[in-house]
Amino acid sequence: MKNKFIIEVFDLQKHYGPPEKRITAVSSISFKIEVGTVFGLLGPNGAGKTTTIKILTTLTMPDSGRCVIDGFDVVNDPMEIKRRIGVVPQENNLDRELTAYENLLIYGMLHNVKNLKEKIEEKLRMVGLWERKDSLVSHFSGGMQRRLLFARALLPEPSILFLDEPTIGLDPQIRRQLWDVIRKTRIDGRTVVLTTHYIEEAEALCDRIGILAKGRLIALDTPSNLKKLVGEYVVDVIDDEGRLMQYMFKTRDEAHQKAMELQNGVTIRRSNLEDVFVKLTGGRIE
Ligand SMILES: Nc1ncnc2c1ncn2[C@@H]1O[C@H](COP(=O)(O)OP(=O)(O)OP(=O)(O)O)[C@@H](O)[C@H]1O
Repeated sequence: MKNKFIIEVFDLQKHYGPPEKRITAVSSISFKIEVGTVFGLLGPNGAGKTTTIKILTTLTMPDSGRCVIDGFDVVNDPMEIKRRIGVVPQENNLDRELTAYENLLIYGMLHNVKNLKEKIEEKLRMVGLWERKDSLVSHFSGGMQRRLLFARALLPEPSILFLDEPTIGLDPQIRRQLWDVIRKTRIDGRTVVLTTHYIEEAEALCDRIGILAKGRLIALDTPSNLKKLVGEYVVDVIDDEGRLMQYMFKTRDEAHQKAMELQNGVTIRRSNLEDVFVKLTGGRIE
């Protein structure tokens, strides 16, 4: 029977710098990703998200541990891995002096994509850039350039797509347009792995989320189970010294009971992944 986990990570570790100034970027993390799902790594800047993605996409070597993608080890079989993955990196590495079409044409030729012209049209239509195919990338907005990076990564039809902070720095409306593009990339059973420090992004897109803090995977589950872990209802209240106090409860009735006790300036709301992060680490994501 075919393994339902397309990605398996075992006890992964990565440090940077000399021994006397060692920075731990990833500390003994393990997780598995089911084929055809969207998996998110959520955490603040410096949590180790990019390092994990770089290891999985063969751009950097782990110090120890193992990553297996579709049966191939990232250290021993990087070429097999590269054949199966598409990557949208955090930094924009499009050629700004070429048109959208030319960017895809060159990339497609380098990656030996069959039926290239049809594929380019299909992908540019998918991301809503076909009408702008002959425009220079330097004339594109940030959101359009991100969409072109998606189209480029999808050109060789990878079975896994890696997105490192896919909507970083974009305004909320443009971010939502990109979410629609990401949802479309799931068709044909493609697996998507993304990193983000935006709570709403993780909630909107991911089937399962791993929460990373200081290189450690501190929780891993579906968004709704993660929220159940801390309680689905939150009572927010500002105390006499102006501090925000939060109480988490399993049921609305329990939250209501607390709100009645506290009386003034109280709000009851559903919990979110930020609450989960606060509860588990004492810090905030954004
Ligand atoms: N090339 C490098 N040399 C030294 N330290 C590094 C290097 N790359 C990352 N780090 C450090 O490793 C830790 C994890 O960084 P990483 O970029 O993986 O985190 P991140 O969660 O992706 O954050 P960001 O969203 O800011 O990229 C941080 O402390 C970072 O400063």
